[in-house]
Amino acid sequence: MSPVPAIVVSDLSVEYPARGASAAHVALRGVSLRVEPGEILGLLGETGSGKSTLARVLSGRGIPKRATDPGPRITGGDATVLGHSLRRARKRDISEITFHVGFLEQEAANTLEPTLTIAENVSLPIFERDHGYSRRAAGERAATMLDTVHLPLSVLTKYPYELSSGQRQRVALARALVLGPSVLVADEPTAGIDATVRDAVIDLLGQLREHRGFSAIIVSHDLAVLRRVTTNAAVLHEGRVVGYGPIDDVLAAPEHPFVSGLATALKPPQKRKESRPQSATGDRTRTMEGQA
Ligand SMILES: Nc1ncnc2c1ncn2[C@@H]1O[C@H](COP(=O)(O)OP(=O)(O)OP(=O)(O)O)[C@@H](O)[C@H]1O
Repeated sequence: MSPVPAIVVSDLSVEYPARGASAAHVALRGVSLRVEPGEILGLLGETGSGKSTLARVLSGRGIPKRATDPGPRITGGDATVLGHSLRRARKRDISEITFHVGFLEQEAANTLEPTLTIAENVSLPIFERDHGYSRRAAGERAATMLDTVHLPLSVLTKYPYELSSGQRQRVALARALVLGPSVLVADEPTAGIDATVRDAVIDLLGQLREHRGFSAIIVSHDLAVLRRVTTNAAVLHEGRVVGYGPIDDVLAAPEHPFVSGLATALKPPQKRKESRPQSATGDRTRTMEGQA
C-alpha cells in the first residue's frame, strides 16, 4: 500500500472576508497540487500571488478557530495535510497538523520572543505542548537544534537582540524543527541571510530530505534554493497555479504568459555564451541563479 501523501490540495479556494472598509479578497482560486513523502515542493510567484496564504493555511496555522476571528476562509475545494482535511478540521486535527508540520513564517527572524533566551525560544513549541516537560531535556534538545542549523552553543543563553538577523533566522528555523516534524512549510527561509549561511540552510534542507518520508513546501524567490532542494515547483499568479512540475521543465515550456515572462527574465541576454560548447549550460545556470 502506498504511504499517505503529505499534502493534497484539490481545487482549493481561499478568501479573506470583508473587514471594515476592506472588501473581501480571494487569495487562492482553485489551486491543486500534491506533495508526496520525501518530496520538497517549491512555491514561487510575484508578490501578492498567494504564496504566503497557501503556506500558512497548509501549515495548519492559517484557519481561524472561531467564525468571528480574522483570517482566511476555505471557500472551495479542500486540502488534506497528513490525512487531515483542513475544511473539516476540528481542534484535534489542527493540533495533530501543527505537531507534525513545522512552520517557518515569512520574516521569521522577527518573530522570536524578545524576553526569552535563544534556548527558551527554540524550546517554546515543546512547552506549548507539554508544560511539565523536563527543562533539562528541552535544553539539550535546543542545543542539538542549534547545532543542526550551524549556530554555536554560546548563543543559547543570549537574547534575540544580541544576534544578527541571519542568526535569528536560523534560530527560527531551529524552533520550527524542534518537534521533529515530518513536514516543513518554510516561507522564504533564506531571505536576509548571507550566501554562506544560505548554503548551510540549503544543505540542511537537503539532509532533512534524505530522512525517510520528510517533505517540505518552500516558498522562495531564490532560484538557486529552489533548484538545489526542490523536486517540483508550483508557480502562482493571482491565486492560480500557472506552472507545475520540475522547475526547469516549468521554465522551459511555459504554458502561461507570466511563467514565460519569468523564464525570459531569467535567460541570459547574450548569444555569445550559448555558442560556447560545454560551458553553455553551466553559464546559463549561474546567470539564472545570479538574477534570481
Ligand atoms: N489578512 C489579510 N486580509 C486581506 N487580504 C490579505 C490578507 N493577507 C493577504 N491578503 C491579500 O491576499 C493576497 C495574497 O497575499 P499573500 O501574502 O499570500 O501573497 P504572497 O504571494 O505571499 O506575497 P509576498 O511575496 O509579497 O509575500 C494579496 O493580494 C494580499 O493583499
